[in-house]
Amino acid sequence: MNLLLLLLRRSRGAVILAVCFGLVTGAASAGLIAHINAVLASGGTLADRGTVLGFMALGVLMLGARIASQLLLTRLQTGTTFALRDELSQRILATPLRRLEELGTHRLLATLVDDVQSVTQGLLCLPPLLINGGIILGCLTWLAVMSRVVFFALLIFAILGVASYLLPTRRIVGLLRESRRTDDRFFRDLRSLTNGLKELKLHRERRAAFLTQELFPTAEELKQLQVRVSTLHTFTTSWGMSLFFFFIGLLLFALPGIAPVSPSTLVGYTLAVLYLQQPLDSTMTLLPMLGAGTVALQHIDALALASPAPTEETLPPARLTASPARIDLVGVTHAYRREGEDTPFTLGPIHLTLRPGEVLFVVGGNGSGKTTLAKLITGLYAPESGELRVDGKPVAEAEREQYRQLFSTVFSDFHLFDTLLGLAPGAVAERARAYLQRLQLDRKVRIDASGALSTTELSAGQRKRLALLTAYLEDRPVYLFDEWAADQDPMFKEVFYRELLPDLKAAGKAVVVISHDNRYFDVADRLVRLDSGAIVADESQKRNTDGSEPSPAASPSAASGTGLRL
Ligand SMILES: Nc1ncnc2c1ncn2[C@@H]1O[C@H](COP(=O)(O)OP(=O)(O)OP(=O)(O)O)[C@@H](O)[C@H]1O
Repeated sequence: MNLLLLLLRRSRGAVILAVCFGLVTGAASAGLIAHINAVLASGGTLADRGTVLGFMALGVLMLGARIASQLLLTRLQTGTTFALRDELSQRILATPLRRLEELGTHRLLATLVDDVQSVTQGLLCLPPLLINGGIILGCLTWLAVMSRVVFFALLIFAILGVASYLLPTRRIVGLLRESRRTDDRFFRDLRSLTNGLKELKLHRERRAAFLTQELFPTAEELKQLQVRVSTLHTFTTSWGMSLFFFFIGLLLFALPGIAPVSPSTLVGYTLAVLYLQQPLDSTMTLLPMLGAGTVALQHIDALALASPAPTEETLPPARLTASPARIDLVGVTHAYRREGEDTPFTLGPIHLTLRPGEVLFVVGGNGSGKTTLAKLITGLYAPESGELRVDGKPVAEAEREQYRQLFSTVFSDFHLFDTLLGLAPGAVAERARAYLQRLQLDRKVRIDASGALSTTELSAGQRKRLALLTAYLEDRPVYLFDEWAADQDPMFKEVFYRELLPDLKAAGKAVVVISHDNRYFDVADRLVRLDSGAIVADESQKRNTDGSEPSPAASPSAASGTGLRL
């Protein structure tokens, strides 16, 4: 998509009106030149009242049309830039998680920061470019009317001139593309810098290697590319400007020897060509910015982000029940395919059922696929094969967004927002206070009337407790915790496994817990063990009728050696 199309998509009427005003500006400019030329050619005898009034009227028309065109396009440009940033954020949120993971946060950030800025600058070039275009067109029309022969000579010269200008300009656009690719690497290095502060500070050799082998070379490469772009641009514009004088030289010294040209035509042409110098100079300066904007727009397209998520009004009528009696994963699979890897990690086919009031533990070694399974259960990954069913009905693609709303989660790489977003603060205030007390955070964190947390600068364990509080307040039918208790102290592990999970179960929630805490596996109603992406054991924890723990022998898996009870 190009920049003009982007503007047109936003407001066709305003763009057309602005182009019309641009053309009027051009016509008025040509009229002014014609007036000046006529007065000069008459030796001053034409400077009567009518000519003066005409000159003033054309001046006012040019000024008015220019301001109108510029204002219209500038407003449109500002609106489009902000709309583009909003739309990009929405598109990122609508894009499947797996695609975003493949792109990497550094590329998304580079797009949100750099591409949007380049598009903004490119759009900023459009108003003056369109006005310049109007002026150039107006002057050329007047020149064609004044003398066909000279105009023909000008046309040939202009074609050669534009061709000699466009050739290096193509190279400039190529360099801009290369620079944009390097920019992605630069953002990746910047992310390593900010995320790896501790590791870089603590290890001098690593820090030196990071700076000299990664950050600085990428920055240097970027700098070199930018220097080459600006050098080429300087040569190109200077060459373009010298062409004017070349043409005026030809006009004054060569043309009269080839074809009969009147002195007034020569004066008129010289005047017009000198007048055209300013808009053409500004056009040549703006074109590389337009090129950079177009490259940025192509880069945004290449990310293949999804269309913005459907709004509530456009969503299909809710078919999924808000409190399902069961959720089934029927033969679902997911594979991570990476370039140069012959055997991708594949999870599944997984057959699993979640039921209200049941606590399901997912256990297994590192890399066995627990988090991947969690992403499939919660609908963050679409199954590559198999299907998800809610109360026996398959979840269609269009229902996946609704399906995800069934879950409250705390993933191990959760993000803690500093406000209770999406939860009516007034309605949850009482419960929030109670949970803060229960999670022993009431002395650390306060929640104000707008739902803003007084701080999120807490220990890792405390932050996780705050994330748990948010999940509790969401009050959804299914809860999923990915190694929630991993950095809690023993007392809070006890509270989590022995009090909080049973509470959720008693409240009729389906609870999925990814855990390495084998001391608490008895809390599970069912325990699923993963190994290398496959379920190798799926057992109900049989409780004795008096509620006491089952003996290891009671568990078939223990007997068979799969070691559910460990
Ligand atoms: N975003 C990803 N891209 C490519 N491969 C991935 C990605 N995430 C995980 N994997 C691979 O998938 C496999 C399973 O990872 P997963 O995170 O599901 O395991 P896990 O059981 O949760 O491990 P852990 O106990 O260490 O958290 C691993 O081999 C890992 O390398």
